[in-house]
Amino acid sequence: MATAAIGRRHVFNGGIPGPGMIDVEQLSKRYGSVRAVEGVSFSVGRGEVVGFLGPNGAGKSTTMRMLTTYLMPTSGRARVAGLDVLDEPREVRRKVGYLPEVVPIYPEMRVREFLRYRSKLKDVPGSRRRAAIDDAIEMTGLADVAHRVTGNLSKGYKQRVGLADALLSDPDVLILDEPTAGLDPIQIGEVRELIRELGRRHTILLSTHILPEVEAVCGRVIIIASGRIALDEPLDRLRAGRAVEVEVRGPIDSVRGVLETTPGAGGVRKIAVEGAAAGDPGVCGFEVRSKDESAVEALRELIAARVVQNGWALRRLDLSRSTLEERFVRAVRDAVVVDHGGNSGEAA
Ligand SMILES: Nc1ncnc2c1ncn2[C@@H]1O[C@H](COP(=O)(O)OP(=O)(O)OP(=O)(O)O)[C@@H](O)[C@H]1O
Repeated sequence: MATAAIGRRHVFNGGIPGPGMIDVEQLSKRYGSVRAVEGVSFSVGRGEVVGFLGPNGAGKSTTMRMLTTYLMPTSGRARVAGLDVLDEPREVRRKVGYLPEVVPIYPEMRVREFLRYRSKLKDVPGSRRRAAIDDAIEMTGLADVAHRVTGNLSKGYKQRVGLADALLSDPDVLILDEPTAGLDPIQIGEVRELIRELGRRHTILLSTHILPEVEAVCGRVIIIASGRIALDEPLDRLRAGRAVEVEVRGPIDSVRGVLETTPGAGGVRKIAVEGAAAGDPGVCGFEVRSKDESAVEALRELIAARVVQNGWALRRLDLSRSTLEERFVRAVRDAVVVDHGGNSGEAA
C-alpha cells in the first residue's frame, strides 16, 4: 500500500520543524534593469509547510526557480535539502520536487509513460523506478487515468501529473508554484487535500494567491513584495490579537482621552456607540492598537484597570484578531511605501 511504502521511504518527524531544509541568504535576481528579487533571506525547517505569498510580480516564481536551480541567482546563496543550488544543482534537482507554475507535460505521452520518462531523467534507480511511479500515482489519485494520454486530461488532472512528477524522486522538499491556479473549486479542494496529506511527510514551500488555502495547509507565511521579504511569521501568531477592543459605559470623550493616554496605546479608533440618555452616558466602543504587538496582553490589563479607576462600567474587553487578508494587504502596502529604491517589480 502506498502510504506504508511512502512511510518506509520518508523520514516522518511528526511535523516538528527541524533546522534548515531550505536556507536562503541575501538572494537576488535581476533581469536587466528589473530587480525581481532583492536580498531575500529565510529558512524553512524540516517538516514545515510554508505559504509563500505576494502580489503579482512580487518575485515568488523567480525565487522558486532559483531554489530549484532553473535560474541562476545574480547574487546570494541558497541551500535546499542541505545542498547548495550553485555548487550541486544536479543533486538539488534530485532531492527537490518542483511543481512549476506551468506544468511541463508532454501531451502525447500517457501518464505512466510520462512518469517513467521523468523518473529516468531524475536518475531514479531502475530497481526502484516501478515502485516510485506506483507510489506517486497512488498518492496523487491518478490510478484511473494512468493509461490515458496526458494531453486529454482535465487541468486538475494535469496538475496531479505535475505533482506526481514532483514526488518521483522521493524528495525531502517540495516546491509548489501556484498548484491550484486555474482549477475549479472541486479540483482546488482535491489538490489542497493532497497538499495537506503531503505536508505530513514533506517540507513544503507553496506559493498561492488563495489565502484560505494557506490557512488550510500552512503553518507559516512568508510574504514577498517588490522582491523583498515583507513578513515572515507563524500563522497562529499572525492571526493573534494585535489590538484591544473595549466597550465602556461612560462619557465618550473622557473614555477616549483615558484610552489615548494609556501607556503602550498606539492609536485609538471608535468602533461603536450606543446612545446616551438622561442620566446615562451611553456605551462607547474603541479599538486600541498596541504600540508593541507582543505587549498587547499587558495593554489589555492596563485598560481594564484604568476604566475601573474612573468608575466606569466595563462591558467588553477583547483582543481583536487580524485576518490573513488584512495582514497581507498591510504588509504589501508597507513594503511598497518603504521601497524608495525605484524597484521595478510589477507591484511597485
Ligand atoms: N524572464 C524575465 N525577464 C524579465 N523580467 C522578468 C522575467 N521573469 C520575471 N520577470 C519580472 O520579475 C518580476 C518578478 O516576477 P515573478 O514571476 O517572479 O513574480 P511572481 O511573484 O511569481 O508573480 P505572479 O504571482 O504573477 O506569478 C516581475 O516584475 C516580472 O515581470
